[in-house]
Amino acid sequence: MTLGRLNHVGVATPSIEKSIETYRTLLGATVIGAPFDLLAQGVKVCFIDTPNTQIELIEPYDDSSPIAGFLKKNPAGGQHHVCFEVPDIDQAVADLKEKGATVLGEPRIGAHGTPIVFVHPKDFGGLLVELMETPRDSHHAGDH
Ligand SMILES: CC[C@@H](C(=O)O)C(=O)SCCNC(=O)CCNC(=O)[C@H](O)C(C)(C)COP(=O)(O)OP(=O)(O)OC[C@H]1O[C@@H](n2cnc3c(N)ncnc32)[C@H](O)[C@@H]1OP(=O)(O)O
Ligand SMILES: [Co+2]
Repeated sequence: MTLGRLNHVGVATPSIEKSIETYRTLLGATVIGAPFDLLAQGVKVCFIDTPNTQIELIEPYDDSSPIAGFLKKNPAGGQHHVCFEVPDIDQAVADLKEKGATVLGEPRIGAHGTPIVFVHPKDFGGLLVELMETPRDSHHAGDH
């Protein structure tokens, strides 16, 4: 397992549009593009930019969304997951399973177009961890 950069912090919200307005008004934040549906993950999604990472706003697409239960427990929304990049998702999954972690399902394509997978919060003291394979054309501030 090679742990990469923090790609994003996932924030569940009952309304992406209202959350965007809040980030714009209170923080002067830059919103990347427009919200879009990601049916494979059961969410609507939109990214807020920051110099060193992104905030991923996620709203349930419908009642079968994996975040529907979280929003029932937290109706105003809240921090939902953190996402770290890894160079090879299959290798990361194999490594985690060997170490006894509970990997949730198989890798699927995420919002950045590369495979993602989740590790159960019970393995990280109550924090839901997402791993995403680093995009091949990825360039970041500080890269050389
Ligand atoms: C935008 C696309 C993509 C990307 O490219 O970045 C995404 O990020 S999609 C994000 C949404 N998708 C997912 O979260 C998929 C993985 N999640 C799951 O499989 C489930 O949400 C879950 C983590 C297994 C929880 O299932 P759920 O049915 O909602 O809840 P339970 O009642 O079974 O919860 C068990 C236990 O876990 C606690 N919990 C639930 N969600 C979280 C969370 N986000 N962070 C921390 N803890 C969480 C829940 O409170 C229960 O705790 P106990 O009551 O103590 O058992
Ligand atoms: Co995410």
